Amino acid sequence: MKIKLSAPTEKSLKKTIQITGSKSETNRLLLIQALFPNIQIENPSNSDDARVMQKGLQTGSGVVDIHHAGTAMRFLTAYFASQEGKNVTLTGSHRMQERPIAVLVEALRTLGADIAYEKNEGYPPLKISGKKLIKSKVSLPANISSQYISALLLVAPSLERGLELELIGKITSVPYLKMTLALLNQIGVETRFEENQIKVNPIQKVKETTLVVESDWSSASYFYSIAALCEVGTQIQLSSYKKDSLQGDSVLKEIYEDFGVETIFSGTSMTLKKTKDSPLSEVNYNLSNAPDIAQTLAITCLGLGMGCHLTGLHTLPIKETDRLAALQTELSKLGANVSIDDESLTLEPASKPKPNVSIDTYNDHRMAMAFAPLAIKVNLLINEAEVVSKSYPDFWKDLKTLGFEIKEV
Ligand SMILES: O=C(O)C1=C[C@@H](OP(=O)(O)O)[C@@H](O)[C@H](O)C1
Ligand SMILES: C=C(OP(=O)(O)O)C(=O)O
Repeated sequence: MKIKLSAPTEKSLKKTIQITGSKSETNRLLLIQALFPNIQIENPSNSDDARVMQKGLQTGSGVVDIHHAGTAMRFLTAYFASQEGKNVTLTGSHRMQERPIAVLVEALRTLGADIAYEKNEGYPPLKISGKKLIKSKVSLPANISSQYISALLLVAPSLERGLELELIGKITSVPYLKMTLALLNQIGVETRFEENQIKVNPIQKVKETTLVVESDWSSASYFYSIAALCEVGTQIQLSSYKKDSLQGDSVLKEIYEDFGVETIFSGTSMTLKKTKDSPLSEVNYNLSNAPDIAQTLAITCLGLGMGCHLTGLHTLPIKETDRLAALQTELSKLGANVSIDDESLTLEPASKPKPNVSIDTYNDHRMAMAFAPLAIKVNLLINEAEVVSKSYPDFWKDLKTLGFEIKEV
């Protein structure tokens, strides 16, 4: 589906949007629930990634296809490897078969797992014969993806002796590790994270607990971008959010102050309020703790005519697409001057982007959603707009609520 996007006619928006649960929290809790069934989950994500995770957890044999879902791929690898009697082939989309998984497979093998590569060494699909994992200590690189570590941590309380991890190298996406540990703590699991060591104690029984998933902050990023690109006076109310979030992308509330957007909490909702135009012409952020908002920020800057230097982006080349390359290509089509290296992106300050450009999305939900707010400044087209369902199926419906005009072309 190709769509043409035009700005809301109202330049100063005042609207309310309900966003569903964080996909990161949901996929963790689904795995925890499979191991400890007396856990209830409220406000789960309605994303494709959560759907494939749930379906995967209900399968005991045969082929499990998790499509594009990185967390499902990594978390289910650890889950199936540690479940005696389960025998599956875990696979995913063409792109998933290019996303590396050797770090996790090696760590699980050290713990005693039986995992074989079905096609290419180091990549899905994986043939997994579930076994009782006996060992409890392993070292693994921490600079490629935190998802490998979270996967191990999530199964850790179900192992006989728990788990002790030694993390090698600079730890990336740290808030996601802390989220994993915090959710384990919420069901009574004892954990310790000091420097490069993480320890998780085993637990036999978990008491009946209902866990409420906070709404998704990565999804909220697109509304921050819209607020920043709209006129002073714009107010967008989002729910259900907390001031003290487990999600690293909640750093948005500080970052978007640089673009004149304030975040005001009231109960479980927050209002993004454009209070002033930004006095800045350039911004610098290290996003190694919040890699999923890189695309949003680059496009906000483009729309405001600002420059940016984004660093800590070393994980972007192995996400749904090579996000650094995709950003450079699509921003350039709009007339921007962009340079990239293997961990950063620099955008030169520029005047108004070119109108009526068709943005390619590369099977990456965040390419579609990050570029959409730019319609406030210039009409644009989005190719394969349905990709948003990976994390946010209601995205286009919610943009319509804000008054965006969306036409299938
Ligand atoms: O654990 C998680 O839920 C995630 C961790 C991050 O991945 P990396 O650790 O690979 O950067 C993030 O980009 C991804 O969207 C979700
Ligand atoms: C990187 C992402 O997801 P995953 O790695 O889970 O596919 C994302 O949602 O931006």
